[in-house]
Amino acid sequence: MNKLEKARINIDLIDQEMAKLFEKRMQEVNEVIAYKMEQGLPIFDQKREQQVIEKNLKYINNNELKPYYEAFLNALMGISKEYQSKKI
Ligand SMILES: C=C(O[C@@H]1C=C(C(=O)O)C=C[C@H]1O)C(=O)O
Repeated sequence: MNKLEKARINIDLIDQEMAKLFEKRMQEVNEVIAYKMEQGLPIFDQKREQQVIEKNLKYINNNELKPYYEAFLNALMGISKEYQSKKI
């Protein structure tokens, strides 16, 4: 097996774990939107989004990757808000 094949096998395994985590996160987003609907709260919470970014960037050791991880989190939260907006 060459380097490319090995790396792709590892990427597939990582993507598999991330798919499970994505589903788990969205299940919690479901709880959030149910609460927000009950309480009449808006979907977008800028302060919370800032906290999510600050908190999670601390887990990234490689500085080069930080802006990419921030973009990833922003995309993830964008998807979460799109999903929530379909429930209202
Ligand atoms: C899930 C929420 O709704 C929105 C999406 C967020 C997320 O996906 O982490 C964070 C803040 C909100 O803009 C929330 O308020 O916690």
